[in-house]
Amino acid sequence: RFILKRRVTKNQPPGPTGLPIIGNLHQLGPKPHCALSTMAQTYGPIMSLRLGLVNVAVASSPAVAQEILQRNDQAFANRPIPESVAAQPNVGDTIAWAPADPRWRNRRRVCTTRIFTAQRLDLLQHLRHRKVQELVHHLRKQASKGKSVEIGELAFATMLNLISNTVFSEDLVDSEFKSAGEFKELVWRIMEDAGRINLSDYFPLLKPMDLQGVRRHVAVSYVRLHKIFDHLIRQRVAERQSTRAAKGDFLDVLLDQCEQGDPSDFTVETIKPLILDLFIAGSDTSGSTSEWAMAELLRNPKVMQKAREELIQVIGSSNVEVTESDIPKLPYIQAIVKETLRLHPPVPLLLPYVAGHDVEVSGYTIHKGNQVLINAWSIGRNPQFWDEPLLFQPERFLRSNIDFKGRDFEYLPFGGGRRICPGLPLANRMITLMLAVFLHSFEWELPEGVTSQTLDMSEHYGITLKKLSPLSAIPISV
Ligand code: HEM
Repeated sequence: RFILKRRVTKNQPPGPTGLPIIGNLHQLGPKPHCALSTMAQTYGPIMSLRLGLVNVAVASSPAVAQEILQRNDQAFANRPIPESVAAQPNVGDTIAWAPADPRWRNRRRVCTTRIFTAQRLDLLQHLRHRKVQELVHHLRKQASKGKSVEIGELAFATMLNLISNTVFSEDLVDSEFKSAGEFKELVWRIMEDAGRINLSDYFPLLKPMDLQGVRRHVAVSYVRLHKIFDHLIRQRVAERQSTRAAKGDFLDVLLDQCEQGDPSDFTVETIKPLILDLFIAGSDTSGSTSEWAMAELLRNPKVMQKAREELIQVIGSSNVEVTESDIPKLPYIQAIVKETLRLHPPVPLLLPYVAGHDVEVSGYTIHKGNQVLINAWSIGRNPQFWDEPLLFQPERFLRSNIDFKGRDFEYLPFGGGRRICPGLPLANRMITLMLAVFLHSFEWELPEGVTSQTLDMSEHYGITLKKLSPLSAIPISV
């Protein structure tokens, strides 16, 4: 025991002293990204915490993030699986949580080459325009009644339907967006539970008891979503058997793999977690980025005005449709998306990593089995790396070449290294297009009683970060 203890604590990064048994668990609070950011001011850019029986190293500077994501990305290629995530069937067949083995590489490759390459994305441009036009149609109806809308919910539903059309060639959310709230709740439950401080994750002996009921709580979402996907997949398998006609969507790609590929890689059962991953990882993150962007614009009317001027100058009047091919000509809109992701990275601590063997980072040892978090939220707000970091100033991205592709370690909203977000190109295109259309087709007002100064910008932490009070705003057709 003594030898084990010495080995674990030897040359570990500095960190706050913990309490017996629970260690530092009580210090994380409801917003761990903020608590860890404050602690890093005392303990430095790499610090260690003990959460129950688990040692966790936290990186809070670009240099340390680079050591983890670039220099040692092989050692940190795997993730610990929280109990709430393990509650889903066949978690080993996801992309986000599976170990970085050849099966994971194969699944990731199929997604990347069949959905996310520039060529594939270009081919499906019409789909994104159709989904965005449906959103505009809905907004115009609300505008004609002078009604306010919940921007995050609509952006979420639009993204969900886009992913659903890419995979299944059909919508999940109805055209009136009535079921948007229900789906948002289902996905948010998964995100919130994955970010919850769950004792089962830090004291493995407690797992079977599920003391906080997290497994039971989250299972509701998994069961419901699996049932929906089950139905769609079975229907398609039957169609393919009877008509032999293919739709050519991502489900057909996966079913082709089931028929022709290695059966240990793809079966009708094991493609479900992969599909679920795309829906979960893509919808909430993109919806909440659109919501934060609009909230920042409503708080900063001068930025909103400048963005609208760019759109009028490049596209012309609101009768002309904005298309994806216009985006390269809209640097200010692109800068707004980047600035939003700097201040409000939807996955503030990225997804956790686990050390595959002992690794030297910044002169300290991260021991095999220790977990690693990268506080992207904190790095993006650190005055050492950003001028006036708390101000929303898209101009900073016009003056620099900093990008979110995982090479600039002071800016990591999509993570980096071998597990960087594969959905980045789709998210970027879709969020920028939605924002451009919001601003080109409508002027926006806050509901009575709320002003740009009083707009609540509080955050709610899950494994993703959402706006605590949903943004409600009134569209006015122009
Ligand atoms: C604003 C939108 C998005 C943000 C900010 C975002 C951010 C992230 C981050 C930080 C990670 C973890 C990266 C790491 O560990 O280094 C991740 C992983 C992932 N994202 Fe995204 N994401 C977004 C949209 C999407 C979309 C649209 C999809 C797909 C439709 C997607 C699919 C995934 C998947 C499958 C993973 C797991 C990758 C792996 O572990 O190999 N994401 N995302």
